[in-house]
Amino acid sequence: MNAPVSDIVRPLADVPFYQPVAEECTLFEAAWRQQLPVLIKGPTGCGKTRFVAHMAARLSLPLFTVSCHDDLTAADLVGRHLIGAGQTVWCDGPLTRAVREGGICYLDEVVEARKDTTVVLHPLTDDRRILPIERTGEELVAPPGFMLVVSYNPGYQHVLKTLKPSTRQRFVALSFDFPAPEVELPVLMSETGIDAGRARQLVVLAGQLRRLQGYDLEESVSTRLLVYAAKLMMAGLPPGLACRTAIVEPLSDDADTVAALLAVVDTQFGQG
Ligand SMILES: Nc1ncnc2c1ncn2[C@@H]1O[C@H](COP(=O)(O)OP(=O)(O)OP(=O)(O)O)[C@@H](O)[C@H]1O
Repeated sequence: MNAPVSDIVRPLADVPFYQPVAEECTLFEAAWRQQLPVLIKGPTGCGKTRFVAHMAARLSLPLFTVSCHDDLTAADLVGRHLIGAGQTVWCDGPLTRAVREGGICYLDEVVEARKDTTVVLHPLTDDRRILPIERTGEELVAPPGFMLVVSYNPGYQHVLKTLKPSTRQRFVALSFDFPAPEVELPVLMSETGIDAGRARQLVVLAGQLRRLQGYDLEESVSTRLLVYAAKLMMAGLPPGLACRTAIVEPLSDDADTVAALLAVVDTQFGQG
């Protein structure tokens, strides 16, 4: 049986800052204790990666993060033979390391990965919890600490990629979104040191921008971009310029959309 989580939880001072939104920390911990893999869905920059880093540190688990892309194969996850000095040496990939060390393997944007990755992910994410390594002939049984966490952004509508039901239904799922103002405010203050007044203005601005409709916006302003804007302000830039550089320009290339976003920024910060 696993050690009770409460016995191994680290003091919060030692873990990356994460402001909880709801019950996600409790749910994650419960999933880990029950050896269930977790799927996190949500828009870019809303705190998914920070959440996983926070939970890994809290549970004292090593974390192996992989940013998936359309060339990522099963071998990139599991490992490969490398040739050096006339010898062939086996080199574990991040998934194999996480299994051997009993840690968390976090696959960011998992829908991007090649389809052959399901061959290794499926037996690891059902009750077998095994990782077959074809090249070495090994079959690793995942220790209790091992956990697979994957994320994807269901909002990317132009991307037709999605997870097959047989993959999705191996995970318990947490749905993330941009945090509510009462969560986003302390995030901005804690991440950047900005004062409450300015942080509140940024959060109000975010609300206005997120409600804008009818423009060429695939996704609206993320918490990450708000953090960038606050950082530029902390570096001494006028708020209007900070918001243009950190929020408006990254969001769109379309002149009408940029003008509309800038008009909203002006209502909050003036032309500065
Ligand atoms: N709840 C939160 N607590 C603390 N920081 C947060 C929170 N939500 C967002 N952030 C801040 O937003 C930034 C972006 O979050 P993060 O990198 O976790 O996004 P993400 O959802 O993983 O994005 P992507 O899908 O693009 O990888 C973090 O670096 C952190 O500064």
